[in-house]
Amino acid sequence: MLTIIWWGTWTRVAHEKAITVDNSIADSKNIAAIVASNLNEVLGRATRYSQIARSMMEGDSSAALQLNPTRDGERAYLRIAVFDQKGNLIESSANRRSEPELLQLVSMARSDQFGTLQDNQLIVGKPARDDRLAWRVPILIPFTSSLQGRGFFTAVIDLGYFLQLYKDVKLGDAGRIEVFTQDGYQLAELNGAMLSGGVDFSTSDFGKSLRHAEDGVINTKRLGMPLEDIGVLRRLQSYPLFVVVTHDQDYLMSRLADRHHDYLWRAIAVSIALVLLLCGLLMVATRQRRLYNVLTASEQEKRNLISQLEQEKTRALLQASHDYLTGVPNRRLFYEIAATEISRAKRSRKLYALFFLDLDKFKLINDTLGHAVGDLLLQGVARRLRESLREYDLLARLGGDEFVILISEMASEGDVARLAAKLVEVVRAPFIDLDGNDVEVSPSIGIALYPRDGQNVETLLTHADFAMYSAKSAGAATYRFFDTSLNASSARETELLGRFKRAIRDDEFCLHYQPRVELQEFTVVGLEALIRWQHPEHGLIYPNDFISLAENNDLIVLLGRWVIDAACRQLAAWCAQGLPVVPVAINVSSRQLKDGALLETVMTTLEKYQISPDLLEIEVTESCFIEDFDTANKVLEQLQKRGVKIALDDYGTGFSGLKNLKNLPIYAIKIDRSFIRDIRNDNSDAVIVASTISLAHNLGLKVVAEGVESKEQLVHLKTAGCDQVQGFYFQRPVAASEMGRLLQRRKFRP
Ligand SMILES: Nc1nc2c(ncn2[C@@H]2O[C@@H]3COP(=O)(O)O[C@H]4[C@@H](O)[C@H](n5cnc6c(=O)[nH]c(N)nc65)O[C@@H]4COP(=O)(O)O[C@H]3[C@H]2O)c(=O)[nH]1
Repeated sequence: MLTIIWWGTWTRVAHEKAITVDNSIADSKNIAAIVASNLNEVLGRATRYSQIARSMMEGDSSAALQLNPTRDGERAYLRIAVFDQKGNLIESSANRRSEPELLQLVSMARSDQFGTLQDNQLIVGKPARDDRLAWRVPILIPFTSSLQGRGFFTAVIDLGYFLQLYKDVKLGDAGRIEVFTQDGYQLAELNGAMLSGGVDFSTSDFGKSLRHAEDGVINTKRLGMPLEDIGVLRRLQSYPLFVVVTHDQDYLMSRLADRHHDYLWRAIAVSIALVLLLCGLLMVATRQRRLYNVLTASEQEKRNLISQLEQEKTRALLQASHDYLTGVPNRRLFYEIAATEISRAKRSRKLYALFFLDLDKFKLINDTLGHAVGDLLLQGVARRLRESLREYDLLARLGGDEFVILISEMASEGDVARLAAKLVEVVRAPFIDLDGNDVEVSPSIGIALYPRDGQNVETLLTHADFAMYSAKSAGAATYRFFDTSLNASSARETELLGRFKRAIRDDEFCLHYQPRVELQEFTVVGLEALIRWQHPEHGLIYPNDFISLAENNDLIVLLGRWVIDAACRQLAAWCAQGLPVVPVAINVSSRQLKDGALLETVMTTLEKYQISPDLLEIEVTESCFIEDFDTANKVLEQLQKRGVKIALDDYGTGFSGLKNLKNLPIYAIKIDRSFIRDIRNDNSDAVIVASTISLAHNLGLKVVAEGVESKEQLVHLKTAGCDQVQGFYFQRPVAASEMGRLLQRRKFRP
C-alpha cells in the first residue's frame, strides 16, 4: 500500500515535471521563433540599407539621405557606414570621418578572411572587446555597383536594444535569450533585465555542438554550469545566426514545489496514518494472538484438569468401590454385583451360596501383635480366599475381619459344603512372617443358599450372618448353613454378651450428649447423656441393641454405674476446662432403681468428682413405677431431696394419666417423640401434646418435647406453650469433645 502511495506520488510529481518541461519547451520554441523572426526582420533591413548604399554609389544623390536609421526610427541600428572597394569611407550615418571599428570588418572582408564574398551576404563581425557593450555587433554586406564596382555596407547593430524588448518574458532567474553566430560565438544574452555577450564558445563542446544543431531542443549546459539546461534553438531564416531560448529549470520546478510539497505531505500523512493503522492492527493482532495463546493455554489447562478429574473420578470410583486394604470389592460394590448376580440366578437352576466369613479372635491378634500385623493378616486372608475361588465368584470385604463371598452356579449343597470346608482349611494354614510374626487364625463361615434362604442380597446376607454366629457358637473354625431354627438375634446377643463385662472394663462404652433447649431464648438448659458401645468389630452400637440385653443379664447396674461415673467425670472435665456447664441427664432403668446402692453410687460419684447434685438429672420411664412403685418412688425422692432432679422420660407411651403424676418426685415430663413426629398433620397428636402441656403446667411440671426435627414442629410446640425441646433440629447427640463449643455459645438460633 505504502509502495503504491509513494509510487503514485512520485509518478505524479515526475509527470507534472515532465509536462512543465514540455510546456516550457513549447514556450521556448514560440519565444525563439518570435525572436528569430524579429531578428531576421531587423537584419533584413540591413539588406535594404545595402541596396540603398549601392544606389548611392551608382549616383543616386538622394540615397545618402535614406541611409539614416535614426531618421527611420530604427533604434537597433546604432550607426551605418558605406565603404568603397578600396576601403574608403563613403558615407557614415554618424557623419564621422572614419569608422575604425567598421573599417576593420571591411579590411577583413577585403582580405578574404570570410572567404569569397557574395553580394548581399551578411557578415557578422565580433564586437570590440568591451564587456560593457559587448552586444553591439558590427555587420557587413558586400554589394556591387555598376559604376564603382564592389562596395561594403556596414552597420553596428545594438542586439542589446533588440533583446531588451523581451525582458518581460518570464524565463526564471537563470533563463535567457541568446543570439549566436554559426560557429558558436555568443553575440548577446538577455538574462532577466541583464545584458551580456561577446563570449566565444566556438572551441567548447557546447559551441561545437551548436555548429551542427538543428532547430529544436538542445542541451545548453556549458562549462562551469552544474546542471543540464534545456534550451530551444532557432536558426534565422535568412542569416547565419540563431537564437537560443533557455528556461530556468529551477524556476520552472519551483513553481511546482508548493504543489509537490503538498503531495509529499499528503503522502507522508497517509503513510503515517497507514503505519499507525498498521501498528494498531499489529497491536490488536498481537493482543488477539496473545489472547488466543492464553485461551489455548487455558483450554489445554482445562483439558488437563478434566482428564485429571476423570482420572481422579476413576480412582475415586475405584476407591469407593474397593477395599483400600485388600483391594477386593467393598460392601457397596458387593451389593451392586451381588444384586445383579442374584437376578441372574433367578433364571438359573443352579445353586447360589452366600458365605459370611469372620475371623475368630481377630481382635486379639490386633491387640497383641498390632494393627500392622492385623492388616497384613487381612491382606493374606483376602489373597488366599481369592486364590481358592473361581474367577467369577465374588469376594468382598465388608469391614473389620468380615468377608463375604457369593458363590455362583454350584451343582449341590454338598459342593458348597466342600468349598466352605476348603476355605476354612485355607485360612487356617499359618501365615508366615507377618511383620516378623507367624500367625494362625481360623475363620467362622455362615452360609445362606439362594433361593432357599432368601430371595435378595439383604436377606441372604442377614441369614449368612446368623449362620456365621452359629458357627462361632459351635466352637469357631468351622462353617454352618443357615437354619431357620437359628435365632439370629440371640446369636448376635450371645456374642455381645460374651464381651460385655470386658467392654465396660476396657472402656468400649462412651457417652454422647444431646442438648435440651428452652424455647424463650433458645438457650441450652441441659444435656442428655446417651450411651454408645464402640465395638471393635461391629463399630458403633446404639443402646437399643444392648440396654435390654444388659437389663436381662444383670449387667445394667454395672453399666449404670459406669454411666454415672462417666457423666460426672465429664462434668468435672468441662468444669476444669472452665466451660459454663449445664445439668447432665442420665437414663436410669427400673432395674437400677431396685438396686439399693443407686443413691449411694450417685452421691459418692458426685462427691468423687466434686460435682454439685443439681448438675445431675435422672430420667426414668413410666415402667419404673409400674414394676415397683414404692421402691422407685422412695429412691427418687431421696435423690430429689439431695438436689438431683428427676424427669419422666418417654411420656405418653405408658400408663400414666397425668393425675398419677402429681405424687411422683419429678420436676419435668418428656413427651415421647412418637407424638411429636406427626404433630403438624395428626390432629389427635396435636391435641394430646397441647393438653399434656397445659395439664403439666397446672401440676407445676416443666414440659420437654423429644425428637424435634423440623422448624414447623418447633413453631407448633412453642405456640402450644412447651418449655423445652430436644431433637435433631438443634443438635444430634455428639461426642463430649464436640460439646465444648456449644457450652461456650449456649445459644441456638432457631
Ligand atoms: N428420630 C429421632 N431421634 C432422636 C431425636 N433426638 C434424639 N433422638 C434419639 O432419641 C433418643 C432419646 O433418648 P431416650 O428417649 O432416653 O431413649 C434412650 C434411652 O431410653 C436408652 N438409653 C440411652 N442411653 C442410656 C443409658 O445410659 N442408660 C439407660 N438405661 N438407657 C439408655 O436408649 C434409648 C435410645 O437412645 P438413642 O438411640 O441414643 O436415641 C436417643 C436419641 O438419639 C430426633 O430428633 N429424632
